[in-house]
Amino acid sequence: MHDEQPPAAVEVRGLHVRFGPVVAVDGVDLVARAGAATALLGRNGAGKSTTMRVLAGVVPPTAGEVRVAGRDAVRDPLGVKRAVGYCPDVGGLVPRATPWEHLQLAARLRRLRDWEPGARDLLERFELGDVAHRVTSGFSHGMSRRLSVLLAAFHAPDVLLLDEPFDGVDPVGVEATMDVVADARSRGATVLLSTHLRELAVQACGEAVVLRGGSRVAVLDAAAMTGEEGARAYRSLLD
Ligand SMILES: Nc1ncnc2c1ncn2[C@@H]1O[C@H](COP(=O)(O)OP(=O)(O)OP(=O)(O)O)[C@@H](O)[C@H]1O
Repeated sequence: MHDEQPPAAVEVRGLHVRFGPVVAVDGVDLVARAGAATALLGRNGAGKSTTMRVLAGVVPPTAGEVRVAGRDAVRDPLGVKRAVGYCPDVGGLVPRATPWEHLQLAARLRRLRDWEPGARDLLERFELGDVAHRVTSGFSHGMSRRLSVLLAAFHAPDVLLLDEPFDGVDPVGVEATMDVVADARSRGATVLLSTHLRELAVQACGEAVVLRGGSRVAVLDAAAMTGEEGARAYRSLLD
């Protein structure tokens, strides 16, 4: 039979992650296809960031199968790191470097050519053009978040991983992030986005995976989470 669905860029089966005695992820399955955006939702400590770190190739799975952009996260974590654009939930910026220096470094590491016009455009879209040559140590939380999203998207990765991209971000930053998600989808990339903000998740993503205590408790169409009824349905999944 002919498979009409776009290829799966992210395939996770039976993912477990332990940190000593702590079970952070306890048997998560996840499939995300080319051109799709999926929200990861759940309460504090549900396992969202740990799942994202595994998908980014920065935390190894304790057990399970994880393929990202055709690479195996256990056997080829470096290949996974190269294929994704990852905005971590915290950190990731060099305090003594400017946004432009971050972009220069990323371009050099990834051997990008003619990257400057695209970089300038992104800086303008995220309203970071005026501070492009200021060190990031003085940045506000929201400015740092905006720069982290911008850097994740900069090299047009096959898989874009945004962990809490809206946290503390103003409406301009939210809009720029929505644009980056839409652009990624339209060029056939896959987006995973973790957030506590249900309404923004619904706006950005077609589907939501709800985690609780390290396990997947639901996969929902974003449409099923809209309005008051959607809010109630979502809330009932959290506890
Ligand atoms: N490096 C670590 N060492 C020990 N425990 C960890 C580590 N990282 C995560 N955990 C634990 O794993 C569990 C899941 O954490 P995780 O950060 O993945 O949750 P989250 O859903 O992203 O939460 P939040 O919404 O608060 O960001 C928590 O109990 C957390 O304390």
